[in-house]
Amino acid sequence: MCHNPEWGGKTMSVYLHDIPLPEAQQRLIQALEEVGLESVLGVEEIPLDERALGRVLAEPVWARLSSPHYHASAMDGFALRAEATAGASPTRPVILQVGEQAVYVDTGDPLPDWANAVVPIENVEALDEQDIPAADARHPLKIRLREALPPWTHVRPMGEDIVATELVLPAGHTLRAVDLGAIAASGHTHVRVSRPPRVAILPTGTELVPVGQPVKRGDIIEYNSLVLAAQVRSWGGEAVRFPITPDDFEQICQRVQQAADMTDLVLLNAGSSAGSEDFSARAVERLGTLLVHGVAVRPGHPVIMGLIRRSQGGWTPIIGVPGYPVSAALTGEIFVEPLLARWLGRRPAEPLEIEAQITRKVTSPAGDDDYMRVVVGKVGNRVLAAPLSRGAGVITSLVRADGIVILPRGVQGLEAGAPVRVRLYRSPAEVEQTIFAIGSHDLTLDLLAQALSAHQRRLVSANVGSLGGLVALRRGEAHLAGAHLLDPQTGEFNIPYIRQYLPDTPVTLVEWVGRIQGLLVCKGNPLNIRGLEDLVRAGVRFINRQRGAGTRILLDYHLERLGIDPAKIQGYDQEEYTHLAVAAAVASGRADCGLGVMAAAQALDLDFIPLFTERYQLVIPTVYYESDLLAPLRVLMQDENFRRSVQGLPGYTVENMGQVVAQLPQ
Ligand SMILES: Nc1nc2c(c(=O)[nH]1)N[C@H]1C(S)=C(S)[C@@H](COP(=O)(O)OP(=O)(O)OC[C@H]3O[C@@H](n4cnc5c(N)ncnc54)[C@H](O)[C@@H]3O)O[C@H]1N2
Ligand code: MOO
Repeated sequence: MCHNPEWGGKTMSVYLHDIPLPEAQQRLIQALEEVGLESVLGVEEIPLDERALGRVLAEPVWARLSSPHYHASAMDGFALRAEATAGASPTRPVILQVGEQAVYVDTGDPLPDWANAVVPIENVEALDEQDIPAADARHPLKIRLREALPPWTHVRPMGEDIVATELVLPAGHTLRAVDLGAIAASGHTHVRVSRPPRVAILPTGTELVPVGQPVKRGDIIEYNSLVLAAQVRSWGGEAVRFPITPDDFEQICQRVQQAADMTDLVLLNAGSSAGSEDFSARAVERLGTLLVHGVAVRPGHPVIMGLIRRSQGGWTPIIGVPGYPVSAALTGEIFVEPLLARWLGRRPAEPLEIEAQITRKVTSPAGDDDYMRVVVGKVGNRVLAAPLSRGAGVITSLVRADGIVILPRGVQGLEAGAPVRVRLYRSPAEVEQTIFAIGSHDLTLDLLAQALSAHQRRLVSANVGSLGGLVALRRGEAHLAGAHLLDPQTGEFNIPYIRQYLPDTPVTLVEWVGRIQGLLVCKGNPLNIRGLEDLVRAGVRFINRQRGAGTRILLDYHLERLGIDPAKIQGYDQEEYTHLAVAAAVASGRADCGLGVMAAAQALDLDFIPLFTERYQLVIPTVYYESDLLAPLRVLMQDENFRRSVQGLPGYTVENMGQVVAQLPQ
């Protein structure tokens, strides 16, 4: 319980007690109303130049001038009275005297008071004495017309664009480039806009190091302040980034007070939950009033909201932003953006929403609004949303996200195929141009994504393993799947599995890359490991991949061919789930070797002993293989530059890239 006699004498229970999002937002708004901070913070007049872009009009713009503010010629030609051309036709032309009945005008020139139409210069015959063609087409003595003109032909009448006194733009409008033109045309030199809120961003945490400094184990590169500052700027505020404050209660209090005294809003990052060094809520309590600690949203649930008493009098709101990067960025979207919108007098951001189907079963904490990051694509007639990593520390889940699906409180999960609404971060047109690749991920797909972007295609890939990819194709949830499934009976890749999993779907199997698998060993290969035969040597500790992994199947296949008994391999039963985890086990000295791809060896500075080349192929339903959407893929597979760039990645071969291996079922 906290009690602040100076702030309305209210008492509320706030410690890490999740309250619903609308209630949390309401508490903040109500507190802001009580201290007079619920609307536009101030108005300033700025010159009308390109720096006005993105600013929010504090007042409506009324036209001072009409535009055009006189009747203007819309063409280079001759101003005249339309009535003087009455009856003109190809056989009965009309001749007008220049000076009296017609005057040359350029586009934009005012019309003489007596004129009410313009004939373009190319539609007249310019004449001199004896009706011979004039030497100077703009200054003839007479003009001959063979067509009658209705009044106001090729004239931009006064006020065609803007009529003096009319509303050009309403208050609350965010200025775009074209708006600046209209405001200038309507006779203004300055605009009155809302003052941008100043937002202090305070990263805290002893483990944090600034961008650019070397990191050792346990250090975290501080970047939330970068994300929050950029968000603030994109929403129309001014960000003031403070240096990192260590987890020290007194220092945090000092910084918060300093920030509150000089800005309109303080974002205090991290230290929001229940850890031994989580001081944010206590700091708010000491320096002001704690309104909320814990909101029923995930990620972001330990959010703090409060008011800090300024040294000079008055209050500054504070938001305690959770430290996990995804939580921090979403807290920005959920709490900071609407507050800045209110202070700027504009409407809060309204993301475009589309209906989609979720590709797999998901569970969700029952008590919270769950913000799930998804990639979105259209496969056949269905718009699909594939969930990305749920980890609050996985910033790339937001980078890759095409949108957010909110699973509301009370919903404990969704079955695969359930309808959802996606708040889009992208345009629907981009969704239409998306190639959905679900299956085994490979580094080369990142190169493909890069190359496809030059062809107005976006490749979105979700890693669910090779078999998972075939299942996704069976359900009609992907345009293609990368697969490297070795059949131990035949030594053949993928085909037997496609027959089994996709018996009824016409599929084109296309060669993609040859991927070199080998043994990852310590730098310098101290145990002199040369091949699988060495795995049974005394003192060699192996680290394996999990059962079902393509790499594991490959290992077992070759062990059997060589007649090596897995039971004799020390560590055969020790399993890791990724290439990188195997590499980490070797790098840390927990094992002496493991089977994996060369890139994993490189990532952790290990040596690599190449052993086998596995076929990594693309399984593509034939309707998609032949589709316009995938046309750029077909082109790229034959493109020498692209092949060269793939070949440039260590551990790959590309000789047969693009070759159709099989059309199934045969
Ligand atoms: N016992 C409990 N532990 C945690 C709870 C809980 O309720 N009970 N909540 C979890 C949730 S949910 C979240 S979210 C986090 C919130 O953490 P804090 O706000 O206390 O932040 P830290 O623990 O200091 O940091 C979390 C994580 O994020 C990294 N971080 C922090 N600041 C930055 C920055 N500026 N740039 C980049 N990364 C940053 C930090 O190093 C940590 O790895 O608490 C859970 N725990
Ligand atoms: O709610 Mo935490 O904010 O899961 O990430």
